[in-house]
Amino acid sequence: MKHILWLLAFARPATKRLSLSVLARLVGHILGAAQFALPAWAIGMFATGAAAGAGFVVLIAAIFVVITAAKAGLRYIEQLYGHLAAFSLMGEMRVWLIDRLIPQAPAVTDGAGAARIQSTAVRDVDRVEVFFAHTIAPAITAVLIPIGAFVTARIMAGPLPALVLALVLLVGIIVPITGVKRGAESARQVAHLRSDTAQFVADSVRLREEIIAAEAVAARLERARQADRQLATALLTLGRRAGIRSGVNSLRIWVGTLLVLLTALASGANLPGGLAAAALVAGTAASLDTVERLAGSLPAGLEATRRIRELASGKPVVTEPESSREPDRLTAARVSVPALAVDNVSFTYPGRSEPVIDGLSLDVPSGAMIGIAGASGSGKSTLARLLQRHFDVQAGEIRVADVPLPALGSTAVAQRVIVADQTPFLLDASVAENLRLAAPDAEDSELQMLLDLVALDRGLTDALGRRGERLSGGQRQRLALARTLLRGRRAPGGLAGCVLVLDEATSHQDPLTQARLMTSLRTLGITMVVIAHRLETLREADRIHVMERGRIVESGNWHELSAGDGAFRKLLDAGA
Ligand SMILES: Nc1ncnc2c1ncn2[C@@H]1O[C@H](COP(=O)(O)OP(=O)(O)OP(=O)(O)O)[C@@H](O)[C@H]1O
Repeated sequence: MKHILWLLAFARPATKRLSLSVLARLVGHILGAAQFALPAWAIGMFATGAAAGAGFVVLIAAIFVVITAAKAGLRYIEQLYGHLAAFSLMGEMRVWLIDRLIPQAPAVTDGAGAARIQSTAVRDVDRVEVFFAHTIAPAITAVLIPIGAFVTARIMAGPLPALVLALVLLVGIIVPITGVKRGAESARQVAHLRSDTAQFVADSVRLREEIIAAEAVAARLERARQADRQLATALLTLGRRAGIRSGVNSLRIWVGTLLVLLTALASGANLPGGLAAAALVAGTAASLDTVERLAGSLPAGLEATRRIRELASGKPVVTEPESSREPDRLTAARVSVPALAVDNVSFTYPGRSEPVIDGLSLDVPSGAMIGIAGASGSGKSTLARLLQRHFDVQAGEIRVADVPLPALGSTAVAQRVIVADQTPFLLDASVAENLRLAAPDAEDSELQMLLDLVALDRGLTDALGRRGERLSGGQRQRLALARTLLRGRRAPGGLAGCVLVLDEATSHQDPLTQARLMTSLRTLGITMVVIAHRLETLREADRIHVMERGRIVESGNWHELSAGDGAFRKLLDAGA
C-alpha cells in the first residue's frame, strides 16, 4: 500500500491528464455496458410485444451505432492521455532516480553493480508504466461501474436480481484479488532472477577471456541454463495463476448471466428489464477484466517500485554541509593557488577492520608538485579517493586552502580537487563532446589549446567509438586529462585555484610523451599531487613521499631518495 500511495503522490503533476483518462474510461465503460443492456432490453420489448415495427429497430440500431462510435473515441482519449501521463511520469522518475544516484556515487554505486542499476533505471521504471497508464483509471472504473450496474438493475428488474448481480460482480473482484499477495512474492522472485541474469550476462561477456582460457564456457552456459530454468518456473507459477483466474472469470459470466435472468423472471420482473439486468453481467465484464489483468501485472509494477525506491534511498557516504555557501576563507583564497594539507589522517573502509590509511600527514604547499610512490596496495588510490571526499576520514583532517573538506559542498570539492585517473571513462561521442562534458560552453579554440597541451593529435570532431575504443590507452588518458584541466578552468578561481591529482593518470604514456606532459603541467604553476608506480613520472616533483601500509615512510626529492638506500631506492631497484 505504501508504494501505491508513493506512486499516487509522484503522479500529482500529471493529475489533469490522468483525470481526463479516468473520465474517458468511465463514460466509455458506461457506454460499453449499454451496448449489452440496450439490445437485450430491445429483444425483451419485442418478445413481450411492448414494442414493434421497423421504426423501433432503426432507433435502437441508430443509438447502438452512436454508442459504439462514442465509445471508440473515448477509448482513444483514455489511452492517449493515460499514456501521455505515464510516459512523462516515467521520464520524471528516471530523472528523480539519477538525481538520487549521483550523491551516492562512486562509493555506493560502484558496489551496486552497473548492470543492476541499468536494469532498475530502465526495466523497472518501464514496469511502473502499468501503474500510471493501466491502474489508476481501471481501478476507479472497476469500483464505479459495478455500482452503476447495480443501481440500473435495481431500477429495471427489482431488488432481488440486482442483489444477485451485485454478488456476481463481487465474485469478479474477489477472485482476482485473492492470491495477489502470493502473486507479489512470485513477481519479486521473477524480478530478482531477471536482474541476476542481467548481471550474469554482463559479467560473462566482460570476463570472456578468463572463461575461454579456463575452458569454462560449457559450465558458464549450464549456469545460465539453470538460471533460466528457475526463471521459467517462477514465470510458470505466475502464468498458471493468471490462467486459473481467467477460467473462473469466464465461468462467472455465463453462470452469472443465467442466475440474474432466472432470479428476475422468478421474482416477477418484466422480461425487458430482466434481460437488460442479466446482460449487465457481460456488459461490466470489460471493467472487471482489468482487475484480473491488474492482479497479474500490478505486483510486478509494485515490486519494480520497491526496487526503484530502494536504489534511490541509498545513503550518500558523505554528508553535505548545512550551508551551501562557499566558506569565506575559500572565496578569499580564490585569488591564490591553494595549498593542500593532510593532517594525521586515518581511514578504514566500511566493513573492514584494518586501516588502509594510518595516521598519514602530508603538506602540499601552494603551487608545489608532490609525488606519491609506493608498492601496490600501500593505499595510494585510497588517498586519492579521500582527497576527492568519496569517503570521510575517521581521524585527522584534509584541508584545501585551509578549509576542511567536510565544510565544502560536493560541488566545491569536485571543482577544487580535480582528478585524472588510470582508466578514464569516455562517452561514445566525438573528442569535442567528451571534452565539453566539463564545460558545455567551451569554444573550439579552447578545446584545441588543451589538446595541444596534452599532446593529443586528434580532430575535435573525431568519433571515439564505444568507451573510446578508437583511441589507444595513452590517448584515452591524455584526452581525459585535457577534460580534467578544462573542469579546472571552469572552477571558481580557474585552474590555478584547483589541486590537480593524477592517480596513475599517465601510466600508459611512452617515456617521451610522459616527460613532455609533466613539463607542460609544471608550467601551469598549479598545486599537484602525482601518484605513480613508474618513478620516472616523479622526477620533476618538488618532494616525493613513499607510502607503505597507509603511512609515509620516506620523503625527499628525487636526488636525495635515489641516492639513499631506503624504500624509494628499493622500488627503483625493483624496476619501478
Ligand atoms: N572499496 C574498497 N573496500 C575495501 N577495501 C579496499 C577498497 N579499495 C581498496 N581497498 C583496500 O585498500 C588497500 C589499498 O588499496 P589502494 O587501491 O589504495 O592501493 P594502491 O596503493 O593504490 O594500489 P595500486 O598501486 O595497486 O593501485 C588494499 O589492501 C585494498 O584491498
